[in-house]
This record gives sequence, structure tokens and C-alpha cells, in this order.
Amino acid sequence: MLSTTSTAPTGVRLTSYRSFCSSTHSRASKSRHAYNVRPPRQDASALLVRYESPEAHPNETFEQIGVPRHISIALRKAFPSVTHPTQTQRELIPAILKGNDVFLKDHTGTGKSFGMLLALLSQRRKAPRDNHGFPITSLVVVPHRDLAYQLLDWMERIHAHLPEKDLAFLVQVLVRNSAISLGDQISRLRQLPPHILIGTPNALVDVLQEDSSALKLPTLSTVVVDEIDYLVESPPLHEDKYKALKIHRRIQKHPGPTRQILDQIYERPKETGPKHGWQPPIEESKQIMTYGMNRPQLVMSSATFRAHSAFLETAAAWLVGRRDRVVRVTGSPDITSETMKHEAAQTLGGKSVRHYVLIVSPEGDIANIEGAEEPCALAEAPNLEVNPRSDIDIDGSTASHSPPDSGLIMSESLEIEPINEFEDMPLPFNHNLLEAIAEAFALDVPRVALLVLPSSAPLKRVVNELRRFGVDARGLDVAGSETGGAYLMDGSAAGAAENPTLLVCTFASTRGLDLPTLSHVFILGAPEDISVESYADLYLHAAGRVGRFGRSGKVINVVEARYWDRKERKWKDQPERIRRVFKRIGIKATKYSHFD
Ligand SMILES: Nc1ncnc2c1ncn2[C@@H]1O[C@H](COP(=O)(O)OP(=O)(O)OP(=O)(O)O)[C@@H](O)[C@H]1O
Repeated sequence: MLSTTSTAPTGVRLTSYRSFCSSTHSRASKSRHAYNVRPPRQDASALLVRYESPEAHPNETFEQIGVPRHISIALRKAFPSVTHPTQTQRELIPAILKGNDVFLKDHTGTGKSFGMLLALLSQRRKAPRDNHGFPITSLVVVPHRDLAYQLLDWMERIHAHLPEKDLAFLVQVLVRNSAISLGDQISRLRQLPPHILIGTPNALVDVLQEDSSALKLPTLSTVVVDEIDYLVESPPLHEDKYKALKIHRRIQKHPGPTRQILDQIYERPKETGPKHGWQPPIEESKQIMTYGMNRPQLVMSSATFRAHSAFLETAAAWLVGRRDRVVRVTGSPDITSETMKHEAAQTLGGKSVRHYVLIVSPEGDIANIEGAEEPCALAEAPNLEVNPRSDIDIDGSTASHSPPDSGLIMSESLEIEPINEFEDMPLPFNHNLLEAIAEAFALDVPRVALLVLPSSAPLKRVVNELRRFGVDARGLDVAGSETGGAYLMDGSAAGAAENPTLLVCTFASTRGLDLPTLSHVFILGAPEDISVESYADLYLHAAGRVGRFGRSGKVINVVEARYWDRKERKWKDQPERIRRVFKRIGIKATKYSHFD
């Protein structure tokens, strides 16, 4: 029970914000509603409190949670399968519409981004201001251009059923490398400021540097940062104090683009802290006097959002003066006990996802990781249904398309051209890994799969090599290519493709992506230069591309066998690293039936 309870004007309970930060990694088993309230203190965490959202009713409609009627009608027409809000959306949409600041954390594929967009779409547009034209109501910061275009695609589909004529008046995307020059993007923003602007951090910084008034920051009502833990860098959670301090100093000296944007929007005072680098807490009342309270609401979201103290030091300055507006939304219960951890693992990226680990020897032999469980044992578990949207069976044994006899389809037969210009780029991993992926792909994938590479891997070279093995591999580009947009479509009507596609990307560009036709995620290698905790987060995001909204899927890790690295003079043990990640997340490897 709460030790102290205060009542906010709206009649909901306020609890200490500190509990949110610790709940994600505290060993103590706490109930979701049993947080201690601390007396207000002059440190960052004391500036932040949260509301308990009222109990939601599972059958509530979008209209009942605040989405205007004409938008919910358009939503039903554009997305017939989206009939009721998810638990996350039930909490999130009213919170945004009430003007609260929001910390949002829930599993991948629970409708966080979709819910945020719906809420922004439901907000009223302010009237034009004198000579300044319409204000931009909401700014959405996303980590990469594919996600920006995916959100645009969702908006476009809803817009098709709305009375507003001009899509650009409703929503625009601001990304680098688009076909439009920076100057043209700025003049478009000036002539036709959108209700919702979706941008990548670098593109937004480009505009701010070129013409800081084009984004109309002072009149923004809402700022959303999707994938906050990726976009706003802070020292790793389990780093030792000295290293964490060093990292923190470096970040303060060279803030990344998202921090720069948020600091500018919220007029964060310059870092004037003492020599050791931490910024001293500034009295809230002084900050309110200097910077005012009337700043846009801030919504921050990620499936792996862990707001620890260093992050909160920063966030507190963005949220100053609004201690009674911060809402914490989790949708699903917190993962605070072993049972809940297990449940979360079951629902990782959906209820019917299986995880496989294939180990490739220097000679190219492929074997399952030791201890992998037989698929039939897992099939007895509840919730492992056959994917209703494609015709693959979850254990791969009854895939309805016939795999080629040899396992590999040769490039001549499919006329897939390798792109020879990338031949000279070195591969920082054993070439046999790609052959193993090509083989598993040919045996198992009905339509579309994703291959996730470590960030150091040469993407174009990998695409090239896979094409040599006969795989229709392409760099992931949902907006840039002619066919890219098709991957955003619902694949329920389509069966197996004659020539399945493998979309290749890196860990960073998988975040937030929703490709309904996707059935398999291949992950190449096990990153060695990051902690197991960070690797587990990467894994959750990559694996979470399948199994969304009850669909089934497979995550196939392909790693090198343990070997002695002569250059670095140490053993590299990728199977052991992946074992540790599985243990941390609470998942078990399934045996991939095509190999020993
Ligand atoms: N209420 C709903 N009912 C049915 N489907 C929904 C609903 N809301 C969203 N979806 C669908 O669920 C999919 C995932 O949504 P979304 O990308 O918003 O999830 P997310 O929680 O943001 O995932 P991630 O953490 O990976 O970014 C989308 O295809 C979307 O159309």
C-alpha cells in the first residue's frame, strides 16, 4: 500500500516517480500499485511523479477513450482488424489527450507507436497565429527513416477516409537523403506546416541549424520521442560508477542530436556543473521562473525503456514545473518477479515465437546449440498456434511451399544478379555464416524474412554475397524502393511467394518496424563489444519484429563456433554469449529440425 497519498486536482493518486526507475531492475518483488512515496526532494527524481491510471475496461472502444468519432470511423475503414484499443492504448491515449507527460514502456508489438499516432491525430489543431500561419502541433522523433515512412504510411491510410483534403497539411516526414533538398524541405514546412511532423534526429538538427524558426518549436503542443533509450544516450545501467561518470561527461560535452533538439525545445540551461561533470540540481521554482511552465508535453517510449538516475537528471530539466503531469504507462504488468519474467518471455514479440541458435564451424558445418529443445515438446505448450497470416507451421516441418531438393536455389535459376561492385569490402565474420543463412532461408521462408546484421557489417557486401547464393536479398528500404512499401501491407491474403525476399538491415534500423508479412528474423553473430544487458535489449527489439499481435514467427540466430582469435589473443565464444542472453531474457532455444 502507499505510505503517503496525495490527491491531484483530477482526483487520481500521485506516487513517487523514483519507483518507476527502480521497478524495472529492482530485485524486490513489488506489486504494480505498491510504491513508496518519498517526500519531495531537490533532486531530479523528486521532480517527477506519476498518476495511477484508472482501471480500464477491456471492451472500451476508441471513441470511449477520447478518439473523435470521425477518426475512429476512418480507423475502422483503414484498419479493419484494429477494432479495440490494446491495454497500452487504453492508458496512453487518454493520458496524451489530457496533456500529461508520458513515460511509456511495454513489450514490442503492443501498439505503442500506433496508439501515439492515434492520440496525436485526435488532438485539436490550434488556429493560425497572426502572420505566422498554422503552428505545428506535434513533433515525433524516430530513430530511422524506415520507421518515419512506416508511420506516414499508417497516417496516409487513415487520412484516405478523412474529410481533410491535403495529406501534407496533416502529416509530413523529415528525413535525410530524401529526394527533396534541405532548402525545399524548409520552404515546404514554411508554406504548409503540418499538424504532425515526423522526423529523424539528424534531419531535424539539419533544419534547426539552417533555419531554426522553420520547425516552430515555441508553438509545439506535443513532442514524442519513440525509442527513447536508443535516441537519448545515457551511461549503461550496470556500468561501474567511475566509467558511468566518464560516459556521462562525454555525453554532456557532445550531446547527440535528440538531446540537442530536446534541450532546445525545453530551453535546458547550459551545463554549468562543477568540475566532476554532473549538473547540480537547480531549484525547480527558479527554473519555472526562468523558463516558464508552458512548454510542450513530452511523450517518451520504448519496449526497453529503463529510466535510471543519469537519464532522469536530464529528463528532469525537460519536465521541470510539471511534476503533476507525468504519467507512467506500462500496459502489461511490470517484470518484477520470476513468474512474470517467464510470462514476458512467453509473450516476447508475441505468443508464438520460437528462438533457434545455429552454430557454424570454420569448415561450414551447421549444428543446433547444445540443449536446444525438440519442437514437438514446445508444441504442447499453450499459445503456440499456426500463423494465421501465412501458411508456415511454427516448427517449420510442414511449410506449405516445397523447399528445393538441394536446400539452396542457385542464382541462375532465379536470375538474381549479384552486385559486383561491393566484392572488395572485407567481411568481419566467417563467410560460412551467410551460406548457413541462405540455406535456412531457402528451406523455411515462405515470403519475407529479415536479416539483422551487427552495425559494423558491410550491408551491401552481405546483400551481394547472399545473392550469389541465390537469395533475393535487398537492403531494407520501405520507402526508397519501388517495392518497399509492399512490405508494410497486411499479408493475410497472400500465400507463399515464388521467390521469397530477405530484407537486410542492422540492429539500429529494426527498431519499431512493423512488417506484417514477416515470418522469420535471422540474426547474424552475437555482438561482442557490448554488455549482455545491452545485447539482450538489442535482441528484444530485433526478435520483436515477428509475433506481433498474435502472429507466429521464428528468430534464427546464426553464430560462429567458439574459436581462438589470434589478433585479439582471446577466445571468442558466441554460443556462450547467446546462452547468457537467453538466460537473461528467460527464453529457451528450440531445435531447428533441418539440422542436427
Ligand atoms: N488496437 C489494435 N488492435 C489490433 N492491431 C493493432 C492495434 N494497435 C496497433 N495494432 C497493430 O499492431 C502492430 C504493432 O503496432 P506498433 O508498431 O504500434 O507496436 P509497438 O508497441 O510500437 O512495437 P515496437 O515496440 O516494436 O515499436 C501494427 O501492425 C498495428 O497496425
